[in-house]
Amino acid sequence: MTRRSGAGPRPTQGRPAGSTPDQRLLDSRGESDWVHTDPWRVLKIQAEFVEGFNDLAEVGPAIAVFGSARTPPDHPMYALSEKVGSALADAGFAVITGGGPGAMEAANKGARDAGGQSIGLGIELPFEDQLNDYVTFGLNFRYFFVRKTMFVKYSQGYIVMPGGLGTLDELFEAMTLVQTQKITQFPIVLMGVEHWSGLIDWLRDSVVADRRMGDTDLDMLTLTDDVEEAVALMVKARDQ
Ligand SMILES: C/C(=C\CNc1ncnc2c1ncn2[C@@H]1O[C@H](COP(=O)(O)O)[C@@H](O)[C@H]1O)CO
Repeated sequence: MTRRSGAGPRPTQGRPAGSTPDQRLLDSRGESDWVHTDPWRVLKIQAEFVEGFNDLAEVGPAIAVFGSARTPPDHPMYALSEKVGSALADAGFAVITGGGPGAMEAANKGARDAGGQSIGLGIELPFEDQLNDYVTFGLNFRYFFVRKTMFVKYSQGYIVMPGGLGTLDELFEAMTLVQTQKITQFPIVLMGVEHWSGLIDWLRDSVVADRRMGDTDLDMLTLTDDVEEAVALMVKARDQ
């Protein structure tokens, strides 16, 4: 795992081009060399947990903001995400994102420009290496599952901007953890009514209707376009 305070590229030396440790760990078709080193990888994974816990332990109340890496800076959702980051900082929260471009960058920008803590938990990807320029404290993880633990452990709630697979993964993981009571008092806000309505309708009309989810499971979600409402919910949960 690499760490940085302030902006700039993260080092990429010492790893084969076009692959990451996470990818090699999970790819059972890899060369046998990698298979034989799996037990040793456990130590690297352990180190990543230890470093993450150590570096994030002192972070105060924080909210994670997720959203598409592909939201361009001139998109209304970029502006909304920036507003979310700014309002969270004004309310005294640190903002944690995936440290990437798009909606993550916007939330980091909003938080940093408002004088708040702007944290990026990046992931080493074969095609993307850099934390965005608005991260004031950043960690870069090798392993997705270690990084996901950090989001859950060090944030008090999630605000989810429109996104794709990565965002949906983060959203559904949190929903599963709330449903199974692994995390409690954990507000989840979906920003962007137009983007999320279709998914909510399908969950209610198919998944809940077919009894594959509980009647009240969707109550854990708040759907809104209103930044103040989203942040007020986070403040209420913090004050409780
Ligand atoms: C695809 C591109 C860049 C990818 N870079 C990322 N950096 C950091 N975190 C990322 C990145 N891509 C996905 N994530 C995580 O998933 C969520 C966004 O995924 P989506 O599929 O775009 O919705 C995000 O919250 C991150 O945690 C191109 O530049």
